[in-house]
Amino acid sequence: MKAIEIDATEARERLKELGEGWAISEDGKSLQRDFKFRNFNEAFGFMARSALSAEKLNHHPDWFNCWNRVNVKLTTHDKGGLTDLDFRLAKAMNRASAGL
Ligand SMILES: C[C@H](O)[C@H](O)[C@H]1CNC2=NC(N)=NC(=O)C2=N1
Repeated sequence: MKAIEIDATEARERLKELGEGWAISEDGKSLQRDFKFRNFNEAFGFMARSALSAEKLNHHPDWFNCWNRVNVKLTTHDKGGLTDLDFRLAKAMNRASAGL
C-alpha cells in the first residue's frame, strides 16, 4: 500500500472527518485518540478488530492498553509523519470501537 503524505493544512481538514476524540499531536506528526470501554473484554475486542484492519492496510498503530483504556497514536514511521494510511486506520478504529 503506497502511503500518500499529508501536509499540516490537509491534516487539519481531514481531522474533521474523523469526528470526536481525535487530535493531531503538537509536532504535527501523529494522530491521537484515547478510547475508553466498559471493561477489558471490550477494549481487547476493539484491539482485535483494529489489528485485522491494520494487517489489511499493512499499517500498524502505536498503542497502549490499560484495562478498559486504549491510548492510540498513528503515524507513518517510514515517512516520519502523517499519510493517508493514518487517516484510513483511524476510520477503521472508529468502526472497531463501535463493534463493527
Ligand atoms: C515493511 C512494511 O511495509 C513497513 O514496515 C510498514 C508496516 N507498518 C507500518 N505501520 C506504520 N504505522 N508505519 C509504517 O511506516 C509502517 N510500515
